[in-house]
Amino acid sequence: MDIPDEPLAISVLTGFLGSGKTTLLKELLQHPDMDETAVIVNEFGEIGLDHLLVESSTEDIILMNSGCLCCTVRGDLVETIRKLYKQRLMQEIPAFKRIVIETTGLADPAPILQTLMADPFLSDRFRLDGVISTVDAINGTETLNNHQESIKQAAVADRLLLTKTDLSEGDDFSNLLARLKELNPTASILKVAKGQIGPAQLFNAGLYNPETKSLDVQNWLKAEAFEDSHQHEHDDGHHHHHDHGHDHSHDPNRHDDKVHAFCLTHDKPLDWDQLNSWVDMLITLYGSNLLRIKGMLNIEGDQNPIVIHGVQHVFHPPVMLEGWPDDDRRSKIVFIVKDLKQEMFEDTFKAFMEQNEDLV
Ligand SMILES: Nc1nc2c(ncn2[C@@H]2O[C@H](COP(=O)(O)OP(=O)(O)OP(=O)(O)O)[C@@H](O)[C@H]2O)c(=O)[nH]1
Repeated sequence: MDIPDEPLAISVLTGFLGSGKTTLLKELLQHPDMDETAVIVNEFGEIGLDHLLVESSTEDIILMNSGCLCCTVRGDLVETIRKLYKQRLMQEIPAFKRIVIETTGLADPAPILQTLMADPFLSDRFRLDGVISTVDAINGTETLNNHQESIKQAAVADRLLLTKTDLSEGDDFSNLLARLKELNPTASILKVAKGQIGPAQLFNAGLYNPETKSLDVQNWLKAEAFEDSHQHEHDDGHHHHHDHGHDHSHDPNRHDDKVHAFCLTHDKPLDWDQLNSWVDMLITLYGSNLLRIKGMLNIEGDQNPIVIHGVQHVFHPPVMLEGWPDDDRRSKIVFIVKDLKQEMFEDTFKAFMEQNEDLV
């Protein structure tokens, strides 16, 4: 048996219909660094990978010329991953180190992420490395205007790939970029033409990467993306009240007016139980509107930071890093939410954290 000595990475590749997922995957699979990857393609995908096929296929698993495995989900995604894991264990298939799941263009990625994080078998053996979303540089704006799913796909991403940049230029493009940055300030935005991008730029988005330790968490959290507005609120004297409802939108039909990203920071170490009660309350009352939560926390009594990570109702088991990535010891929690106001988070956070102070 070949038992992996560390959790295997899972990356989710999402993006609206025709936004270039298959093109990207086809190019990626030519890359030698993809040889330890298993790709799972959603059953509704019209991916034609046959021409990449070299070796024989056993049942629905195909070994491709890059050395990468590919299979199609016929039933349950979790079952498919378990099966791949067991076959890897029994050395029936190559010892892959990463799984890439390509979702259908119409999929809401949140339930997929939830499923991956909630399943005890998977959460012990795999780590969710990151979500890669493709956004079409030409049709992106229209898609975001008309399809709520595409907003979610962009909002939960760790890497946003602006595809078809060979066909698009000028204003449309910069407006789309600005919109994506607003929707999801923590994601890296990468421009791609015809699927040309190296695996190194896409993977190890880092919920927790054992190889590079905490460095990736810093990138992943990117609290500094919010720092400007945060400083602004407190430093400009007259402390004007921000309307987090994005008053600069002009089109009343914009779905992304409902989606907001913000970062809460806290200077003092947090009480773990109080924090948990707060998060439990948020999940119970607002679970389905919590598109994504990522945090690096300074917990009372712990020297090292604790990383938390959630999608809607489900939280990944907290992970303790081996050290702080820099001198900043503040707790930071990034929220990407739908139809919820930042004030509610600030107010309830304060209320929960102050809960027991009277008793001391
Ligand atoms: N010029 C150009 N065309 C692209 C690029 N990326 C994708 N395309 C084309 O756009 C069309 C859709 O691309 P796909 O890769 O099939 O998109 P997809 O996201 O897999 O689509 P679904 O499977 O329907 O969700 C195809 O005709 C591609 O050739 C690009 O960067 N430049």
